[in-house]
Amino acid sequence: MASGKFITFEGIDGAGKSTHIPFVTQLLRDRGLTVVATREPGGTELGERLRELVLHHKMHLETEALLMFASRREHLAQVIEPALARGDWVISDRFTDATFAYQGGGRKLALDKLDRLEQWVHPHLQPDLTLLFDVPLEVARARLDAERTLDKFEQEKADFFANTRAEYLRRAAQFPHRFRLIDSTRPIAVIQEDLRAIVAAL
Ligand SMILES: Nc1ncnc2c1ncn2[C@@H]1O[C@H](COP(=O)(O)OP(=O)(O)OP(=O)(O)O)[C@@H](O)[C@H]1O
Ligand SMILES: Cc1cn([C@H]2C[C@H](O)[C@@H](COP(=O)(O)O)O2)c(=O)[nH]c1=O
Repeated sequence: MASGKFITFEGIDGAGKSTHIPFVTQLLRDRGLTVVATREPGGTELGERLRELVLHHKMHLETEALLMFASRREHLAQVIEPALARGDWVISDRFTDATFAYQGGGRKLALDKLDRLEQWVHPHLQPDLTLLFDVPLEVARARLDAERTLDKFEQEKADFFANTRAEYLRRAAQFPHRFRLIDSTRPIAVIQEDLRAIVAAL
């Protein structure tokens, strides 16, 4: 059986991930591949309930990180691992890099604690490809403000997003074999050409 791949979309809020997920999903489906598109936190019934809690309720910062990994554990067991075992492709709007960026970079939790949680929850699985949509904070903020009511993370200050973005970029440099940095300040059609080339190279 052909083996599926695991692709994750990352970036600070408003960077443009969700805009491009349907496009990449369709590119893969046009090639005859079965694609499961999902998201974190969420992706399962329990995960969506945890999402509601972490996005809208104040809590201890370590509780927040633990809930992200709790949602992920369920997501892996119910959605991601079975799909990959079937040979399907999985596209996830965020995964563990988001915990390092937001809880590690933004919230300043110790990265070695997050490393230990990652080792516990998915010691052997990493994305095959991580698309990091990168924009300056002001661009992301302007896009969000135009859009809708902001959740707990989206209401954070510029400092939080500067640290979150910096941690994403640090991880992209640390894991160059799976990260592709997408300059998301460009027009959507131009970004889609990049994505087309990246998918073709897979
Ligand atoms: N390259 C772009 N140029 C101009 N506007 C864009 C671009 N990419 C996305 N947008 C717009 O920016 C807004 C935020 O985009 P999107 O929802 O894709 O971001 P996101 O990274 O998924 O954010 P979040 O993580 O908060 O869901 C949308 O209104 C979208 O249409
Ligand atoms: C997986 C994950 C997510 N977050 C944050 C990042 C976003 O602000 C929200 C998810 O909302 P989205 O707009 O649908 O991407 O949750 C986080 O802080 N840590 C994580 O591990």
